[in-house]
Amino acid sequence: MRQTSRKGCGTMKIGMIGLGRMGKNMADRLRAGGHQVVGYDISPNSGRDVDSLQALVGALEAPRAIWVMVPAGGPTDSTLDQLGDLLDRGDLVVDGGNTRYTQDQGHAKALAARGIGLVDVGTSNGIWGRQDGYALMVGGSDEDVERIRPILETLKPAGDSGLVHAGGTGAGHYAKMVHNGIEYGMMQALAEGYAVLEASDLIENPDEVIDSWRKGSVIQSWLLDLLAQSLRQDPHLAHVAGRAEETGETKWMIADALELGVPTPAITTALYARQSSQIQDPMTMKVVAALREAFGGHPVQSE
Ligand SMILES: O=C(CO)[C@H](O)[C@H](O)COP(=O)(O)O
Repeated sequence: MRQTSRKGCGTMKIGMIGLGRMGKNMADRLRAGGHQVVGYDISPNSGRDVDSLQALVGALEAPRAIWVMVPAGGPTDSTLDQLGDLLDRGDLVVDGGNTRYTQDQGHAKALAARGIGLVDVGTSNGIWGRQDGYALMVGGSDEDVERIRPILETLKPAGDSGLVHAGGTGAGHYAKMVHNGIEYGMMQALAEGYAVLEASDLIENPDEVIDSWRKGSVIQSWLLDLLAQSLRQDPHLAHVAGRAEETGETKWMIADALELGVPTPAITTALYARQSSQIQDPMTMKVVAALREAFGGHPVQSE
């Protein structure tokens, strides 16, 4: 749709709510880029500049821009509600967290009723973003997005890529949701491939095979580099339990894909693998084992 690539847009003063792993690093990157950032977090040990939302709003001049980087769901809902009460007409809120895109419309409507704008931004690159920049997927009106362009230009990675205005309200979080679905599928493929290499008697050095693919191979990628790095430290990953959490976005993507009639078997399998990893001694497999025993006399393993 709209590709954004303009540079050299000056600096801004902005509020940052949420100074955890993401918000703190983003504030640091913005300050290093010459912006003025006033940081607030509920934790007194966060390195915050002000100790309340009221103080944050008071420290910014109208028309204000405030970036919200708190966990999706309740914490984001509550923060946006409070900002709705505190901010003035013409102010702008940016939700940079992993909010479900279907929630953005409600947030935008409630804020718009008070004359406050909302831009939703999907943000990737985790703990590496401070140094390398964040891929930013942006949703909202052209006018609101333009207002925070200096911030977006500083947060994005150097070069032409890493920033897209994907559409109206919710489009940024929608793009990020799909990004995370792809992330699941890619990680699962790497994981399954490595598990087979490690299980085979023929392969003497599975970690070195992975390492060798980092250059000149079709599957070279940052995730492969990260896997090679982890295996270099611990080829059997003995320090890591074989369980992985999932925090929602891929589940939402699959639900939307089902509605759209778009099959997503690779990504869905990756989600199932993570969910299964969380369940010890699953009831589903108890039932399967019990039925095998019942119809075929196949022995079951006891607890
Ligand atoms: O957005 C991200 C990376 O792109 C976050 O790391 C996200 O939390 C990953 O999702 P999950 O917790 O479900 O693995």
